[in-house]
Amino acid sequence: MTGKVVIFGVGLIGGSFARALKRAGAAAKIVGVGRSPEAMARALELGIVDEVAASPAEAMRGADLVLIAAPVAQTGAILASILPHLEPGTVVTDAGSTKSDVVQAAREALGVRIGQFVPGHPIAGRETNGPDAAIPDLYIGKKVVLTPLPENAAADVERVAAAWRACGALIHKLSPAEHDKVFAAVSHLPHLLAYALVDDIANKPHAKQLFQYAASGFRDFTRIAGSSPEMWRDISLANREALLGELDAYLAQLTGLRAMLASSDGAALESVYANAQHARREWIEAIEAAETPADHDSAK
Ligand SMILES: NC(=O)c1ccc[n+]([C@@H]2O[C@H](COP(=O)([O-])OP(=O)(O)OC[C@H]3O[C@@H](n4cnc5c(N)ncnc54)[C@H](O)[C@@H]3O)[C@@H](O)[C@H]2O)c1
Ligand SMILES: O=C(O)C(=O)C[C@]1(C(=O)O)C=C[C@@H](O)C=C1
Repeated sequence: MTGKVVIFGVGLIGGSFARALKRAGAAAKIVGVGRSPEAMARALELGIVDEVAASPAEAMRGADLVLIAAPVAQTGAILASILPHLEPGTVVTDAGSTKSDVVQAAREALGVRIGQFVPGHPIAGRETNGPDAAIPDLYIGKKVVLTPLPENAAADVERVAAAWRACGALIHKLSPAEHDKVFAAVSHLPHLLAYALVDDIANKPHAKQLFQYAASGFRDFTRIAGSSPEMWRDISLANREALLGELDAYLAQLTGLRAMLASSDGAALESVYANAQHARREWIEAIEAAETPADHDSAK
């Protein structure tokens, strides 16, 4: 049970954290801080937060746990606004999709108080945004990757892990660099590709006709292109180097496929498709087994 929880950015991720903690009875009070007064009024109206703070000073008074759940480029400014009001017993964490940039921004903003910041990232989400998208079940059976810093006290890391466990999540740990390399491949690249495909089709002269006949295959491939452009701009730029590496590898794969197609090499095409089908089936089985609620917290 945590006392006062403060959430900077009460959208899909921060709002779902609040809803999950409330449902578990794991927070005495949840206070929201936001950039958009309309979104904060809506978060209050929906009962996601108990109060909306008028300032970081008001929010941080007596805070036990703080979650930053705003687009990653906002992290430095939010932490700088927190620092003058950061009490010794408060632990601050975040939900950002990238970690090396967040850690760097946190070091710059917090200086010698960096030990109070425990970086994190819930591996769960949707393409919808804002407080109306927040649901209490979002994190059930899903991973939360913590990338603890050498300066973090074990008890502070545990306070963050316990809050996520109360939301139903499973705790994993990686270094920030490992984290960013992994998610460049399996999250950031797929988003870039989905945006690219939809943009490409939308810009064609016969886009209307194409969209008229696009069906479930197109819907599945492009669902994530419905996500927030601001959020994905920030993620793409924050993890630019790793994303460029994955993009180059993917372009090489496309070049290979193009050559197979140009030379009508059906066997080679089928071999790539079969390898992908096999890998995807194995992944689906593994992920379904891993997300079955059970006590299998990999980082206990
Ligand atoms: N959407 C996903 O699938 C997903 C999954 C895991 C992690 N994340 C990460 O979680 C964070 C939040 O994403 P989301 O999907 O909840 O977005 P969201 O748009 O639903 O919510 C973000 C909220 O932050 C607010 N905000 C923006 N700047 C702010 C500031 N300076 N101070 C306070 N509030 C501010 C916005 O007004 C908005 O209400 C991002 O860092 C994102 O990378 C997203
Ligand atoms: O399901 C989605 O819509 C998501 O994009 C979720 C998703 C992802 O799997 O790539 C997106 C960003 C995150 O940081 C974590 C999860």
